[in-house]
Amino acid sequence: MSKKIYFAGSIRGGRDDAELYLRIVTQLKDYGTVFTEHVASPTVEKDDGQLESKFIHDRDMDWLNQSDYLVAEVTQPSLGVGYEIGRAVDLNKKILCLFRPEGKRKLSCMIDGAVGPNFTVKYYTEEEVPGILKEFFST
Ligand SMILES: O=c1[nH]c(=O)n([C@H]2C[C@H](O)[C@@H](COP(=O)(O)O)O2)cc1CO
Repeated sequence: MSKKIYFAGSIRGGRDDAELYLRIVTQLKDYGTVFTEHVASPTVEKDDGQLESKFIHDRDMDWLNQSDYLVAEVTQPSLGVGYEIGRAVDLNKKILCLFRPEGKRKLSCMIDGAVGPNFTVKYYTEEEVPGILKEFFST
C-alpha cells in the first residue's frame, strides 16, 4: 500500500544537510507519496520565500493532517521541525526522528525523551537509512 509521508528537515534553522535530505526523500518515495519534497529542494528558500508565513504554515499543517507518517531529520536543530514533530504527536501520526551523532551535538531531550509506541528515534549513519526505513514502514 502506498504510504502518505511528511518529511521534515531544517530550512531557516540552516541548510547544511540539504543534500542529505534529498537522498532521504528519494528513498521515502519508494514507500509512497512525500507531501513535502520541497524541504529537500536546493531552491526552497527562494521558492517558499515568495510566500506568506501563514500560507506556508497552513499548507504544511494540511499536509501533516493528510499524512500517516512523519519522518524528520533532526540533526540540524530547527524550530519548525520541532513544532511539526509536536503537532504530529498530537495528531497520533507515526513518527521517525533521524539523528546523526556527530561532533559535540546532542539531541534535545524533548525529542530523545518522547520515544513511545508511535515515536521512534534512531541515531544513525547514512548507510543505515535503507534498513531503518524498511523496518519503520513494515511495522
Ligand atoms: O519556507 C519554509 N517552508 C516550509 O515548508 N517550512 C517547514 C517545513 C520544514 O520541515 C520546517 C523547517 O522549519 P525551519 O524553517 O524553522 O527550519 O518548516 C519552513 C519554512 C521556513 O521557515
